[in-house]
Amino acid sequence: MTHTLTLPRSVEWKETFISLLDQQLLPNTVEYIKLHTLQDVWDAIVTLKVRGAPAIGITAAFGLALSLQNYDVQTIEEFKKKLHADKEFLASSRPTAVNLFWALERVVNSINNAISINEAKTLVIHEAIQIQAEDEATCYRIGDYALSLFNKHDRVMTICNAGSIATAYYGTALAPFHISKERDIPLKVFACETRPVLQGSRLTAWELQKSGVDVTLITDSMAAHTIKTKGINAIIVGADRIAANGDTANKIGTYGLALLAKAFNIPFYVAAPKSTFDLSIASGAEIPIEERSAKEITHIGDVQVAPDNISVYNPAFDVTPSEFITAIITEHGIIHSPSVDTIKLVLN
Ligand SMILES: CSC[C@H]1O[C@H](OP(=O)(O)O)[C@H](O)[C@@H]1O
Repeated sequence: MTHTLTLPRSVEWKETFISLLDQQLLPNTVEYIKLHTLQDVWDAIVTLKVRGAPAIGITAAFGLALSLQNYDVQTIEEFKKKLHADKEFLASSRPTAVNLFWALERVVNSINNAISINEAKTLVIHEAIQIQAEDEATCYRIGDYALSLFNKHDRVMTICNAGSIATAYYGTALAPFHISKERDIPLKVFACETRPVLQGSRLTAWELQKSGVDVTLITDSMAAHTIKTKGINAIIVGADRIAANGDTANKIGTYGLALLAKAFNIPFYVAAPKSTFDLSIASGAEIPIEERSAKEITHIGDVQVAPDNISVYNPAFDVTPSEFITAIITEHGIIHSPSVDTIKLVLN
C-alpha cells in the first residue's frame, strides 16, 4: 500500500509577493511570511528564515522576479543593469551554498537575448518558476536513487536538514525517507540535533515526524556511541557546494560523521543535485566557509549559555574530502567513489 505524501513547502511565488515558511520559528510555530522587497529576501536568507542550498537559490530567483516589478527604466539596457545589480546584492547574502549563485546566474542569463522590457520581465519570472519545478522533480529522482542503496530495515543517520523545506519539495538527504513512507519501507532515521542552529532537532525531526517516518533525535556528541550501540547501517547528508574532485561542503559536523563512517566501516552518502556541483573549483580548499555570529553559540534563543566576552569560532560548514565519501547521489545517477572522472561520467 502506498501513502500520498503532503510535505511542507519552503517558498511559494505569489506574483506580487513571495510566501515563505519562516524556518526560524519551527517547530513550535508554522508561519508563512510575505516578502515584498529585495531587502526582505536578503534578510530572510541571511537570518535563515529560509535555508538549505536549493531553497536559497529558489527564493533568490523569486527575489529577482519580485524586484523587477518596481523597476523605473526606459530601455532594456537599463533593465539588465538593474537586474545585475539586484543579483549582486542577493549574492552577498551567504557565501557557501553554490545554488544561490547558480540560480541567480541562470535567471540573469535567461534575458540575454531579450529585446524588450516586457519580454525580459516574463522571461525572469518564467525562469524562477522553472528552477523551482525542476528542483522538485530532481529531489524525487535523488530520493529514488538513494532508496536503492538502503535495505528495507536499515537504520540511517543524518545531520542538519536537507529536507523538503531545504529544497522545492521532498529534499535531498531526506527524500529517501519521505519516499520510503510512500512505499511502506520501514527505514529508521537517527537525526543529529545540529548545533548551534539546531536544524536537526527543529527541522528534520519535525519534518520526518510529520511524514510518519520513524525518527530518533540525538545530540551531535552522541553520534559515535549511537552508531555503535544502535547498529547504524549508513549515513546520508546534504551538500552546499561540491568541488570538481568531489570534496563536499556541508553543515558543520558533517566531516566528523564521515570520519566515523570510515572508522565503523559503514557507507557515507552525499545527496545533492547537479546544481550543487561547482566544477569551476578543483577541490574543497577553494570553497568559502561562512562564519556566523558568536551569539548562535553563546545563546540558545534568549538564554545565555556561555560567559560574557568569550572567544567564539562559528564556522557554519565544513568540507569532507571525497576519499571519505562512498557515493554522491544525484538526479542523474549515483557517483560511486567520487572523483573528477567519476563525476564527469555521471553528470555529463
Ligand atoms: C539540501 S541543502 C541543505 C543543506 O543546507 C544546510 O545549511 P543551512 O541550514 O546553513 O542552509 C545544510 O548544510 C544542509 O545539508
